[in-house]
Amino acid sequence: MPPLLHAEQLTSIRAERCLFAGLSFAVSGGELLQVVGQNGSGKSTLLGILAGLASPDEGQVYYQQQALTTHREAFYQDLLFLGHKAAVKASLSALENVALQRQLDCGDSQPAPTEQDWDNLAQLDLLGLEELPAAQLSAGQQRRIALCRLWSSPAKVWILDEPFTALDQAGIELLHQRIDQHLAAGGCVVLTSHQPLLWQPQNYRTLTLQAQGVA
Ligand SMILES: Nc1ncnc2c1ncn2[C@@H]1O[C@H](COP(=O)(O)OP(=O)(O)OP(=O)(O)O)[C@@H](O)[C@H]1O
Repeated sequence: MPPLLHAEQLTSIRAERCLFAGLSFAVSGGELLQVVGQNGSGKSTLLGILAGLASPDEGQVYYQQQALTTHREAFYQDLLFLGHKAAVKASLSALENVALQRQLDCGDSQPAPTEQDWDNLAQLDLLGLEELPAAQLSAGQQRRIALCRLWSSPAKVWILDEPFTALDQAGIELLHQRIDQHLAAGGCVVLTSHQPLLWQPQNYRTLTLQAQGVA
């Protein structure tokens, strides 16, 4: 089966330091790739490039065999990118945030909360907190709001930067289960995590970034 996402000969240079060079890999449906490496090794930079948010100095990323540079729109339809900070609007309530995420991710024009939004809040154990502004919630609760996207988005490709940050054990378990479901449904996941994964997805690989030195 052809990969969903693949990278060819990626090079990234930041502040005259080569983070990675000639990096090639592929991720197929059903696969999870964990990018590992020391602080500053370039994991977030790589995820940003894979998500089309930044350009590599050399090389190219392909989605379903098509270069992102020419097929960005099709890719964005199928991409869910979660950055390392919980992307929630501080002034909106948990419920409003989840409704907004649904509109953005699903192209859904219904601004009022739906049954699905309530279900997602329930999945993430946020019921009872739905009316509070996100700014008044803890880091882990805000992360749970951001993660609600994984329960509503139809995206095939998930790119997740440190998704386990701030989660308690129960939150980590929930995320494991949701990732397993996504992989079983033929989606793929690229994530970073400083900790080894505490479960073994069926098709799981790691990619280690190592310091390359001055460019
Ligand atoms: N916009 C930028 N301009 C210049 N240098 C940058 C920029 N973004 C990142 N860097 C540098 O690139 C290097 C890699 O950063 P990156 O955030 O990708 O690392 P990381 O592996 O994700 O680190 P961590 O494990 O700490 O999250 C760092 O040395 C950082 O200072």
